[in-house]
Amino acid sequence: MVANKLLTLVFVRESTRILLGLKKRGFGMGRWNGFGGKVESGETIVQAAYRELKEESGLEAKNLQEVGLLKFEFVGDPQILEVHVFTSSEYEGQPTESSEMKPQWYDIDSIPFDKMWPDDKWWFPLLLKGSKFSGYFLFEGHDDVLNYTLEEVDSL
Ligand SMILES: Cc1cc(-c2ccco2)c2oc(N)nc2c1
Repeated sequence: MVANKLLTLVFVRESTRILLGLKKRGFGMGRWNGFGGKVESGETIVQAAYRELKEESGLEAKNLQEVGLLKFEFVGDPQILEVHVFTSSEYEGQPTESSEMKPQWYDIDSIPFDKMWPDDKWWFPLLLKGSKFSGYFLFEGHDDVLNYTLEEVDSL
């Protein structure tokens, strides 16, 4: 039983728009997503969330709030990805393209789900309305979700 791989995902939110980044290389390349990555040894999940947002977008969040817990399993791979999802509404800096991500603001009414991970269409509406959520998604490859569970929760 391999320990879950811990990852962070941060979405910076304004009243009518949300900051997404186009992944330029590696895992999830070509898809718009929040900013995040691996939790390194010696840092907490929250510290990793702040660090990855700064590294990938240039923004310094001032008020990360954990809003979601997502677990992703791939058929044939024992390593489960445990993604801690955060939002921020207060930040310093300007969105800046990095080697990993090209940032772009999207109106919350026109989220590019067809160019995002396929699970997003299920939990994004919960994130946008300010709910806390917990979900599990079984992937076959990177494009097909075989089954999932998703629930709104009072606390994570
Ligand atoms: C399988 C999977 C992984 C991630 C991920 C990688 C790094 C942080 O999250 C996702 O992100 C989203 N939105 N769906 C995702 C599915």
